[in-house]
Amino acid sequence: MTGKLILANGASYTGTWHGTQAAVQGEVVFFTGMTGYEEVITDPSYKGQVIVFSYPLIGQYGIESLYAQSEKIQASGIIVAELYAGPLPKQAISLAQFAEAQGVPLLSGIDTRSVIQQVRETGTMPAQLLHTNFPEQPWQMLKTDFFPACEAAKTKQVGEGPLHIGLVDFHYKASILKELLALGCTVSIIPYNGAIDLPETLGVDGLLFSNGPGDPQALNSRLPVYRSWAERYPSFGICLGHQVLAAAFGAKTAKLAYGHRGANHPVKNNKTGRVSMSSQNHSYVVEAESLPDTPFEVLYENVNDGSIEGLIHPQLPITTVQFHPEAAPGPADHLALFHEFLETVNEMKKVKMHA
Ligand SMILES: NC(=O)CC[C@H](N)C(=O)O
Repeated sequence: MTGKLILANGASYTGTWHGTQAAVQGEVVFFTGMTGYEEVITDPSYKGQVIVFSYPLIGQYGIESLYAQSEKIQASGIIVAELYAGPLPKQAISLAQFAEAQGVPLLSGIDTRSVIQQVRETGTMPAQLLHTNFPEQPWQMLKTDFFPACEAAKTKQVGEGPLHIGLVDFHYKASILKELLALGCTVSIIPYNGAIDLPETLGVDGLLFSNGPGDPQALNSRLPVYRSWAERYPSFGICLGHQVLAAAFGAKTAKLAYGHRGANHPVKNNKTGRVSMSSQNHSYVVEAESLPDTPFEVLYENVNDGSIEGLIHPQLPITTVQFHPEAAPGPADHLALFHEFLETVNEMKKVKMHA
């Protein structure tokens, strides 16, 4: 079975179609990590996107559902150069079987280097994936506003530990929750549209603003609430969480031409001068020109393009990162940020108790 990938700039590719016959549209983006495909396709921040894997062979260890970041494949389509067809661990199913079971088209045998060149030249753009039985479709507007459509979880409490963290849910990756639980926290999931006094009602000690899909500006009407939460609780923002916290204090966000998606993006910590590798998956950034309108200082910057990778509030206990300290997939170089956040939460809790 064959199928086509058609980009909005007119480029077209034919490959082998895997899965349900369909015609889907999405925003074409590329991921440059060598591995970690299970985490990537199930990461809720990829909702609505067609992911092109730059590594030439994908699927080498199948899917064992060990690394899933959510309950299902979130991407609209998957594009690979060569799909691995060899033996797999006993418990695993193949990537093609996984995609088929979830009704997500996978196209293999595509010249992914050429597709990525197109995306680098034109920028992220709409794309169609068409099974050979489907004609080209009318182009639809790309969806970037996933709120309130995102099925963010309802309030629930998990884990049991001395520190109680509110995980503000913009559709968080499973690894963020896993990390908080591994560090012995009680975690309450706070819906992104939760009431202003919800952190008090739940009795949390600190807030972690999660990753999430789409344009952070879709959350503009909620910014006063996020600001008020961050002014009252030690806060840590990851990716979309970083963007909305920056915006809540007056920053502007903008869209990069083709985003950062991969497992080896170097970031520099401006305090220590240390450069380390980070896992990334984002299209939007906090605009440096808008930072003087906020109290924030730049904590991390991207070594490749100088974009803002993290912020710190000089007075309040608020730290944010554009990259993914929970990795999944990618280097664990920044896991210490979770420890630092929890230390801050612990300190603030002691201060409150003695006040
Ligand atoms: N991983 C994320 O949280 C992504 C944030 C936002 N949707 C972006 O693309 O920039």
